[in-house]
Amino acid sequence: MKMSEMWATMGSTLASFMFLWTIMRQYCPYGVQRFFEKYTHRIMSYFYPYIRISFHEYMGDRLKRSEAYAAVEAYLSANTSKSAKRLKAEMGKDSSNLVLTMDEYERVTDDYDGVKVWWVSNKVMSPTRSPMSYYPEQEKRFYKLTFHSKNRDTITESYLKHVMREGKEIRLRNRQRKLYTNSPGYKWPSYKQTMWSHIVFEHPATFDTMAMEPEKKKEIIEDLVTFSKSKDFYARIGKAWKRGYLLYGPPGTGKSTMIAAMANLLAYDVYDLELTAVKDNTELRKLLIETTSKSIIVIEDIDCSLDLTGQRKKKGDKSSWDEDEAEKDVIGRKEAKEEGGSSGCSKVTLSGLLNFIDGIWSACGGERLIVFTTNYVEKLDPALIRRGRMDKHIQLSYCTFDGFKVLANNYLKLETHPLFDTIESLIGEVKITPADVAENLMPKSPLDDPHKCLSNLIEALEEAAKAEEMKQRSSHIKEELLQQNGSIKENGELHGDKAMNQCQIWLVNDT
Ligand SMILES: Nc1ncnc2c1ncn2[C@@H]1O[C@H](COP(=O)(O)OP(=O)(O)OP(=O)(O)O)[C@@H](O)[C@H]1O
Repeated sequence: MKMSEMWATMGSTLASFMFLWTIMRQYCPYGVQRFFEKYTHRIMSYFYPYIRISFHEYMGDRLKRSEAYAAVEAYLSANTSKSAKRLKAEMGKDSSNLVLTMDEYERVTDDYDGVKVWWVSNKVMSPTRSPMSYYPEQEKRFYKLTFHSKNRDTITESYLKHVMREGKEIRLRNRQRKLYTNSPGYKWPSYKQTMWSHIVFEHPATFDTMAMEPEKKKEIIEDLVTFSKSKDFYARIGKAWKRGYLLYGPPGTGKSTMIAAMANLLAYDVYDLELTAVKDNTELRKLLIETTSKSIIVIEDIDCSLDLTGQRKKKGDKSSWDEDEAEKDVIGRKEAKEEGGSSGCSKVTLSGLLNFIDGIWSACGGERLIVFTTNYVEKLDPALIRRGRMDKHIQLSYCTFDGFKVLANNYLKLETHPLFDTIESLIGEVKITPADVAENLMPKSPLDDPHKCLSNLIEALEEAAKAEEMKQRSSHIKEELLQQNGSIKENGELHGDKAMNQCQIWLVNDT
């Protein structure tokens, strides 16, 4: 047979085959079609040097989306959306940005260690189960991975693991994060599966918007990022992949804000654990076992949540703040917690909490931070905050000029202003919290321009400076009065208002 005849015969055979195939697809029952497809594929596979793997969106009963499909989808949207020509755009979970994924029937290539693979996104319509079925035809989506059979080992042993790992990480990064709370005073019904209730976590704080010294900020960020990448390191040294942070400092210096910034930096969930609402150590254990990895477990105002006052008295420590003010603040916070919590009937003990940190905590999965906050670090039992339990102690303090500049940029979009010099000289002399600075920088009416806001702050700083001066002068007078009476006691039992009262009594007696 001549070459031209051979081509003509082959062409007409193919045309007949295509015609028959089209007729068959239209008129043959679905079962018969599947039968032909199955055997055609088998025959083809003898001559075809490529291997295909499919990742279906739903397996079996369509109840649960396949994890593998979701991981491939995330991997491809991050790695191949630049090379794909037809893309699908969907709103991201936080409704703030568009997520691009390959459109149906699109094909992209990927390169892994010099091995080329092809991904195709596909969908088929599955037939309805019965003509009376309520549901219309269902779309079955799947990704198909094709590679040369000579690369079988590389793909199955290494590339697929890489796709799954990266895909899962991307999904975790993009997931909608949650803020969990153990609702105070709430009784969990027996059918309820979890002891935590949650809402979407959408706090806008980041380290960029935090007012603190740049070097300190950098150090904390590096510490957190190093922790989050240290899975293998922790496994090698045989330690649980956990890290404890103690945040301490006066109210309004940004302890809660920093927790939100940490969660946003690492894309972690936050578990806000209200200890006063936890009945006993057993309940504490159950709550903690339910937490998931990639999370921050927060216990705020730890000094008010556990009864540590007895130990403090024994040690006779001194607060860095005004003693009376501190005492009032602790009592106020304790009362507030008890009102909100289960009326102070919590039997969680210090040893229960320590057991959790050292024992169960280490056994239940990895990648968790635990953060304690306190306004009075001196009141905490050293056992609770020793290194190994609370690995990093971070002091948050009054606003510095560097901190002010961050806030001025956040609130007024100002990097410099003629009034900055006045603020710099005042802020170094007074104790003002970032919360107070922020409040003063906030425009109070639509007419308040940056100049007005900065002037408000200068006024507040001047007032604070005056108050500071008055305080110093009065304590100086008190000291002088005490010395004049020659009765100052070396152990410092008399001080503050008590000393003033005593001086007045002495003065009255003397006269
Ligand atoms: N360092 C900071 N950087 C930026 N904003 C801050 C900072 N500190 C405080 N703020 C502002 O002040 C508000 C109160 O701060 P935050 O609740 O974080 O303080 P806190 O130290 O946790 O106080 P408390 O001890 O009373 O709980 C925040 O909403 C934030 O706007």
